[in-house]
Amino acid sequence: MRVVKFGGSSLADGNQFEKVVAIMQANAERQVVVTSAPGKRDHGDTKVTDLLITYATQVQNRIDPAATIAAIVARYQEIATHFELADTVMSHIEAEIVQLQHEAFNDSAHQMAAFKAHGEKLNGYLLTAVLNACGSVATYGEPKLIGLTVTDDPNDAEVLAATYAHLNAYQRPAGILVVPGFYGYTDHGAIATFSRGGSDITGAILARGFGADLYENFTDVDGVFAADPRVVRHPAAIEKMTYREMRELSYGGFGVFHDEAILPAIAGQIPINLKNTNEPDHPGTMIVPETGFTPQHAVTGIVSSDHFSAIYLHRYLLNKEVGFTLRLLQIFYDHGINYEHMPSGIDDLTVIIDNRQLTPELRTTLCQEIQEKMQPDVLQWIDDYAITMVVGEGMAKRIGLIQRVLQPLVAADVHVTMINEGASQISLMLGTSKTQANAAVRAIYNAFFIPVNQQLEG
Ligand SMILES: Nc1ncnc2c1ncn2[C@@H]1O[C@H](COP(=O)(O)OP(=O)(O)O)[C@@H](O)[C@H]1O
Ligand SMILES: N[C@@H](CC(=O)OP(=O)(O)O)C(=O)O
Repeated sequence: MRVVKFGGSSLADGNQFEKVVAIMQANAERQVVVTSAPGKRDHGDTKVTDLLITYATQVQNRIDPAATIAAIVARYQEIATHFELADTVMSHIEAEIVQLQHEAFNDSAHQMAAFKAHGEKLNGYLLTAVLNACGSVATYGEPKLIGLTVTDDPNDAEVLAATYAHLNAYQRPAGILVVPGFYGYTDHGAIATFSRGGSDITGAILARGFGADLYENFTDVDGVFAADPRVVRHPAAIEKMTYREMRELSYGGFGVFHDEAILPAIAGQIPINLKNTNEPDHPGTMIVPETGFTPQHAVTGIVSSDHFSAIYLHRYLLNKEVGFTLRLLQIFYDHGINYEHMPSGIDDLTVIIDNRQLTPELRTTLCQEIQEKMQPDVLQWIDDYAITMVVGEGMAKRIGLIQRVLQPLVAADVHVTMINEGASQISLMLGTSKTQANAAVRAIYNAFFIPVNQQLEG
């Protein structure tokens, strides 16, 4: 059997819902479906999740949310009208949306999580009604009922191991089980969501928990491309890649699949097929275990992201000082900040952190504490920092590969401030300024994917 997840763009309106129904009905193996909230219908549109965030913020700040509520209800109404569903379906959805503002929550973070989760919850309820109206037998499976339990981090939860025992014990009803993505319940019964894009994680958890043969993840592109299509025009499609390649590339910024969604798939050794809702016959990309995988190319994908800061410290004889790194990292730990990478030299150390964890005040405090406690000769906080990652199973032990990566960067005038190879055998990390990150991706992409004669033609 297969677990199928549809992204927000695949569930954005009535027309997209029709494609989803056709895909679900095309293969009886598709027995569990995970919904996202309605996503963008076109470039300028707003995702329902973002409308719900606005709604929660308005309630928290005592601003009248009537217009936002109307905008959210309209999104579901358009789909219900498209399928001529009974009025009771929309009255249930509307009542839940309106009621949210009157619910009591432990704190604002849990309140935000509960508001956000309703995007997928109500879309799951709606898809169940649509599937039944279209002749399928579908049942709505609330995450609480099926036992999807998560940690008490309201907006960045992680699945608890107990979930797998619950899913194993759960008797799936005949037909299609519809489960809303993106959230689960804490041990205290509160809603907590995964981080943004987290419906991919729900799909992977259910695929593992129900022992699926395949996890199909439907989105709005023909699979995973070797580079972000918003950075490289018409990038090459990847037919097959390994779990760890996908993990590195999605960590690096490929927004097409959540980086944490790989982990349940790895644990269950379940292959993932990333496919296009708008082109369901296209084979898409298979994401498979490393065992038995033969790489076809040296490089599988190139990605960059620019949400990093680098903190550079220099002090002579750093190499002899016992416990320097420990004390430095303790400062980050005390503030609940984790570090991403830490390239080091003899007397130098750079700590790279994800700056989405920071506020301006926290940044100032960290700087002061590092200066006071570590007494470096030089302390530089570099905000203008991006990391480009070149990833491929075929990169390990390939002689001359670094040269092939760096040469086009020199030719494109990209200044590389950090190189980190070593630990991961399948990826190479390069630090650049933010403005040069896309140029770096394009230069490396051209060198590995475009024949030389075409590069010259432009
Ligand atoms: N390497 C890549 N391959 C394919 N798509 C990518 C890649 N990097 C970024 N994307 C973007 O990811 C988008 C799909 O992810 P997302 O918007 O989360 O879809 P969904 O709404 O289906 O969850 C694509 O439209 C594409 O713009
Ligand atoms: N709706 C949530 C969760 C999600 O996974 O959405 P999507 O499948 O559209 O990326 C979000 O926008 O973050």
